[in-house]
Amino acid sequence: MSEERNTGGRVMLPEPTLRRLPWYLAYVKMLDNQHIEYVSSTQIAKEINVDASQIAKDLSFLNIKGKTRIGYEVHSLVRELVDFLGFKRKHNAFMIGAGSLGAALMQDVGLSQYGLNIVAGFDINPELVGTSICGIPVYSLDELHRCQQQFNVSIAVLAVPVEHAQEAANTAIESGLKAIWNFTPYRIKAPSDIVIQNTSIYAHLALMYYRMEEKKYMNKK
Ligand SMILES: NC(=O)c1ccc[n+]([C@@H]2O[C@H](COP(=O)([O-])OP(=O)(O)OC[C@H]3O[C@@H](n4cnc5c(N)ncnc54)[C@H](O)[C@@H]3O)[C@@H](O)[C@H]2O)c1
Repeated sequence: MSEERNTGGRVMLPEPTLRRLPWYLAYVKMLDNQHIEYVSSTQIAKEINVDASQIAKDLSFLNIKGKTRIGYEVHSLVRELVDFLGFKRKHNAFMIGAGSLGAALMQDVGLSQYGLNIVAGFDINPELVGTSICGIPVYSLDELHRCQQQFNVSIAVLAVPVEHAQEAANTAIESGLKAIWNFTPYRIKAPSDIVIQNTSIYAHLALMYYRMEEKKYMNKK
């Protein structure tokens, strides 16, 4: 039986496939910039260290099929991946907590290439409220509900101190936001219709340190 789920006409992919698709996209985008027309799953496999048959399977979930002996048409592969991953649609978001990390995310031009458009920031620090970061206004958290109605935003990017994470998430949910991209280390509790995506750059750092130690140990042997 296929791992793929089909709910209401929208194909739901297995999570590992969803995690791999942006890697394929990054690679084929590079080929597209070099005006390369076709790429095989074997070539992609060599570059990103995923089995060629797995790549073909992942892409077949999206109904993308390569041509025998030629492979995939690079330009249309880029287009279909961008479309599928939702990077082409604009998703308006609120930044909750405009401190060190929040401000950095508000300044990051790369996010918009992935469809995320931060339209306002919210903070409780009176020194930040009323300012703007890269042209994005910072409001008091009390104004979140009013702004949600004005901008019709569904995503909150959460970068408040850990001890305020749940309370800030509650405010976002009560104001009608439907998804929280959570950068705090706190595991947010939320109703089942709310999407919570936890992200940590630190988790990958620990993995890197671990691998460095592992390599040191292997080289000593
Ligand atoms: N996931 C990651 O990779 C990653 C990386 C860096 C930081 N973090 C986390 O992000 C969070 C913020 O870190 P930082 O370094 O930017 O801290 P910071 O202190 O510089 O910024 C936090 C901001 O949140 C504001 N704030 C506090 N309570 C609030 C509330 N209830 N509503 C709205 N704003 C509120 C503060 O006034 C401050 O401006 C922390 O939880 C930290 O652990 C995660």
